[in-house]
Amino acid sequence: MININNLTFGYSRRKILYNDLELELKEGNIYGLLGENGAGKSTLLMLIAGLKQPYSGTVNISGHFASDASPEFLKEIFFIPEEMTFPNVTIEKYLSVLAPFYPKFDRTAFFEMITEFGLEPTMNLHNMSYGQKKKALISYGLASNTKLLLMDEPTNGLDIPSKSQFRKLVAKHMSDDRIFLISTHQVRDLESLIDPIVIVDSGKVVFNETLDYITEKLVFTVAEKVDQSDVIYTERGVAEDKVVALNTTEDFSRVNLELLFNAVLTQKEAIKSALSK
Ligand SMILES: Nc1ncnc2c1ncn2[C@@H]1O[C@H](COP(=O)(O)OP(=O)(O)OP(=O)(O)O)[C@@H](O)[C@H]1O
Repeated sequence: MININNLTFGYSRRKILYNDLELELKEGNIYGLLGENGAGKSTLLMLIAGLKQPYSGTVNISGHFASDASPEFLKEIFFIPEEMTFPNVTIEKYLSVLAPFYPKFDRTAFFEMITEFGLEPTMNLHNMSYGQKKKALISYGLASNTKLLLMDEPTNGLDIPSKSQFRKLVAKHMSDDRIFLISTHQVRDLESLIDPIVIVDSGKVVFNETLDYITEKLVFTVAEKVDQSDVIYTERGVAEDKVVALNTTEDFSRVNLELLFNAVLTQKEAIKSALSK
């Protein structure tokens, strides 16, 4: 379990980004972290990784605090940032430096992933393309077997086939004792992978729900299929209007993440009320 309690942080004291943020992340889940540009997704990942110090509050992974940066904390966390810098070394050399920090590092799985991504252990990280570097870093992260894996926009820079390889590898390396937290704007890249969905807005976690719970309470459909009094959010389309409405049936629809995101940001109270019914 990861507990974030009363976290307050800003890049300047006059402009607080997070005020008393509370978030609980449970093992066995691939959390999708969504938010508008500048909402604070990258900052939250850095705070969780202990790369930024909050003004107050704590990030606690199984009893170890981010602020202590103890070996017990650091060996359980791997962060895949959006911007990567690598030394002028080969993939295998970097592995020999990195793996000792992660006691559960799985070298066999790492080499399998590298091969699947079309990389060679002898390739120099420094000279690789952005997408290739991303693939190498994703492989290091997944193979590290840390309790927490943080990924900031991991599919940025990946070509179309690599995005589906990414989804496959993430699903394969998730386990009951790991927690993945993935920040993204590319919700379509991660559909059918991320669950629960966490949304940050105006310095708060405004949404943190599982897909099962969402579909029990809400329906994602077209306007003519629901009673207009149940509609919470409408998105005008050329052929038809898409809606998020109260689910008054026992049926489950497929969650449209883009629609959900827009509905949560524009109809916060109505969504909150629908979920609490
Ligand atoms: N180093 C910094 N110094 C000052 N302000 C910063 C710094 N980094 C980020 N910010 C500000 O903090 C806020 C949150 O930024 P952050 O990068 O965490 O957002 P984000 O949700 O990841 O955005 P995006 O979706 O555009 O990547 C923004 O208003 C941004 O301008």
